[in-house]
Amino acid sequence: MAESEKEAALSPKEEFSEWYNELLWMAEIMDVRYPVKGLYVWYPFGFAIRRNTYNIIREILDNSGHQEALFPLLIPENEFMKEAEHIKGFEDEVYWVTHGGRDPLDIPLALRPTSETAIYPMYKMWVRSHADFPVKIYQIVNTFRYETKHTRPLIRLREITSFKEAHTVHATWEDAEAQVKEAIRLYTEIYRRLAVPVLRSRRPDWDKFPGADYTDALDAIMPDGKTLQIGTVHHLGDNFAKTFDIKYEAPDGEQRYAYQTCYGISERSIAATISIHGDDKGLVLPPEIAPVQVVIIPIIFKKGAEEVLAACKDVKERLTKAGIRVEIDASDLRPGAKYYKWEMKGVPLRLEIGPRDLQNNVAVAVRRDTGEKEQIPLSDIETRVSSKFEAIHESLYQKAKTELENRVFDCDELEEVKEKIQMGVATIPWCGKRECGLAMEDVIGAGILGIPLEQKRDRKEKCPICGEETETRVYVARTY
Ligand SMILES: Nc1ncnc2c1ncn2[C@@H]1O[C@H](COS(=O)(=O)NC(=O)[C@@H](N)CS)[C@@H](O)[C@H]1O
Ligand SMILES: [Zn+2]
Repeated sequence: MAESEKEAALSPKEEFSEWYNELLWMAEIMDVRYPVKGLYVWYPFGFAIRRNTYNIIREILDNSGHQEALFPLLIPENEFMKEAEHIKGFEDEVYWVTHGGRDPLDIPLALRPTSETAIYPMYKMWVRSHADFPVKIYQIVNTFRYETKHTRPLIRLREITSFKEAHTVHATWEDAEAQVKEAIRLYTEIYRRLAVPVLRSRRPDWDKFPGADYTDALDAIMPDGKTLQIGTVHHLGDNFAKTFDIKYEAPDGEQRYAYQTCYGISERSIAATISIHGDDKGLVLPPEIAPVQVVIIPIIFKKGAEEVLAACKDVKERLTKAGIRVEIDASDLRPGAKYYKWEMKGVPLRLEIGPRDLQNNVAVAVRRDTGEKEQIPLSDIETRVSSKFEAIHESLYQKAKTELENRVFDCDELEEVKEKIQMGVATIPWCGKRECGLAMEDVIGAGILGIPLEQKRDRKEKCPICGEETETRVYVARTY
């Protein structure tokens, strides 16, 4: 795109939907013009954000005993159709390959919507004894879901391009339960690294993953008050083990069915990060995932231009050696246009260096998140820039955490819930009975999100539908 095209003003963030769509284009993250609904193109800049984000995900999974593998995309119909609940949940969403060239295939092949039915026939062959446990394998692949609801880039795609799915196997239901808790902890850590605070809850039974015993989920509160499900962890019991005959020899020599979990994160992780931290000038990226972490702007006058450019190059070399991703913008754009461009791309730190700064042996550091300016000595630029990154990350997280806490409203009446979910998430007592939950959803016109995993069960309240005493409150929210 020509530079001039991009000077068009970005909508204010209050108009979140327009702001979000324009930003994906103006910051060169995704091109939505691909001629298939629900499929989008990663621009190089967006792809670099994806790479940095998934490096964090890989680091946290690899450092917690997971191994990365890769399974085929195409799943034979007979395997896909084995687990009844799973089929019910996915049959309306799965794409089928029916031909090879002009020849019709004798067995239609599903494009994986998720990979249980590709992986578990292999697990059946791999798992032999309790000594093989825990199996903790994940893959990062594209998956395909024929979503009928409104598709949106990074949020609801038909080709989920960045689907990280982990599939674990254990000896007992309790071991699998412990793995679910570990996965929730790891997901919370991943989002901490993205400076994204999360709500953690157990989905109501009617909203759990097809074929699971239960589903725990992480949700972000988006700027428009709707929640985005940005990670899910499922306890699969021995449901799939029975379907796919995954058995192991127990210490007492018995053959037993295994217990399993699976958990997934997609590019929604990037949607949440962009949406929560961005502002009216564009992206605000946590330093760890920013493709460009520092942009150096030489302040050039006729006099002393060479010295300034030389100094900028020296600073770039030193920062690069320190492992920092840095650019110099020595283009002939006027300074204001440069600031506009790099602020749009969410570069966490701008360094301005002019002749006067050289005399004082300093650079002017400008933070993207707060706009705060500070002179920093060129002598220890590496350490000062790195500590700025930590300050920026911490400030982004604390700001987002306060924002989330201000958007959770404890309500006592259903009418109040209807009003509060326009701004964020409401909590309301619930006896836990299905009919009351569904009745509540009808009255409110929005779904029960889940029962908070950290629930303060310290007082008895009344279910607003049946009046039964309960210690449980439940999250209610409009969702993506
Ligand atoms: N159409 C979609 N576009 C983008 N992300 C999606 C889409 N559908 C689901 N996701 C994300 O993928 C995560 C995992 O999907 S899931 O259906 O809940 N769970 C599974 O598929 C399990 N096999 C665990 S990997 C969800 O929490 C959600 O964040
Ligand atoms: Zn009730």
